[in-house]
Amino acid sequence: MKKVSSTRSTNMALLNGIESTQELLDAQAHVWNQTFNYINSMSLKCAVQLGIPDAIHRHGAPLTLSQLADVLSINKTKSDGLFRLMRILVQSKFFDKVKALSGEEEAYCLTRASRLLVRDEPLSMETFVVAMVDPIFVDPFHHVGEWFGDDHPSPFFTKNGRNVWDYAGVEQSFNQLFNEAMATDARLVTGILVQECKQVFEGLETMVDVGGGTGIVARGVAAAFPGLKCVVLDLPHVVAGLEGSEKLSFVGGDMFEFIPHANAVFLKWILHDWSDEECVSILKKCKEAIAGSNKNGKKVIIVDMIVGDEREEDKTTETKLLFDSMMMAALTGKERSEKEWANLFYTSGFQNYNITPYPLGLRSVMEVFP
Ligand SMILES: C[S@@+](CC[C@H](N)C(=O)[O-])C[C@H]1O[C@@H](n2cnc3c(N)ncnc32)[C@H](O)[C@@H]1O
Ligand SMILES: O=c1cc(-c2ccc(O)cc2)oc2c(O)c(O)ccc12
Repeated sequence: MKKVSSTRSTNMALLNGIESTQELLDAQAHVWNQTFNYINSMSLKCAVQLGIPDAIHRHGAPLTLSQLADVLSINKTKSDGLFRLMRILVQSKFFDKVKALSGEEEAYCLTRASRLLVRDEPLSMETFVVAMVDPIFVDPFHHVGEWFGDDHPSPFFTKNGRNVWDYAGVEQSFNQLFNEAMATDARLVTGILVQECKQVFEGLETMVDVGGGTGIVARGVAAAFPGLKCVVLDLPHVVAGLEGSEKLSFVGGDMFEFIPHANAVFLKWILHDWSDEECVSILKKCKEAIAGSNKNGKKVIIVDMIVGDEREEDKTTETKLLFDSMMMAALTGKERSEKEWANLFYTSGFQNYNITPYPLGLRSVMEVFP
């Protein structure tokens, strides 16, 4: 940023703790940046709504602004708006600007991030973005301040009068958006999990994926390990109508009540949804579920984030803290440090654990043994 010429101003009334005009203006710019950060999310929403990643992908080569306006059927009077939308999305690294194949004109191409937003790609995150920027998901964040003064368990509850899972049970559109969003992550992660974490599943004959949603991970793991059969336990409204197979079955139920018996229990993106007390209840039920197993594999497998690694990059820490704030706004959960995870395991009666750090980007795989 261009610096003002004088670094110290003696006759201007500056704020307490702000020593120079430069510091004052930097602070103002920081407030602007953070206040308007939601415009990045909304610009991304707009790009997905307009189908910009699909249009560039279908074209098979960089698209100039006028080509893009044509294929999107943009109102001709809005082409300057399209230029400005693309400019901010280039800045946030969703598109790159290159020379068009046909000549000197500049054209837009996909980046790695926007390749993940092409609708029909097998690992597309398009439905995740569509769900997470929908007002139904965003609204609870407008109620965080109010929640600090009330006695509801979460801002989501303050806004909707129910928790996420009860709300999903009565609002079919929310249930569908949520499950589809989770399925995009399950699709992306399953291949990596079975390739990079083979040792975690090898030797298991039965595994129950607790809160396993629509069964994408369990189906993939069962397919990758021939001797393994999987059960998905999830709430009745999630598994209603889902078809199992010889290697995969669905059970509608409540993990706080009963978890089917198996060699191992798998919990992906479950425990971070819940408070420490709730996690201990779930883990005790997991321990009962594996108690009868005589196999070596007798364990609970957890896929979740671990916070507090001081060596990680700022952006990684920031993303983990965004998830932590999301868990606070939406549910009763949190993202935990290794010490907090270990406390949960020992309090629930487990003896030891093993962590495979970061095989899944920001998430680790933890194996917990009775
Ligand atoms: C954040 S999603 C994770 C889904 C899946 N494990 C994944 O990572 O893609 C949490 C899941 O827990 C399920 N769930 C919530 N409460 C539950 C309960 N009491 N018993 C069983 N499943 C529950 C939800 O329906 C949802 O599918
Ligand atoms: O990616 C998510 C998003 C949510 C979420 C966000 C906003 C709401 O109003 C409700 C839910 O919840 C998640 C979740 O529970 C989880 O375990 C993983 C990811 C997400």
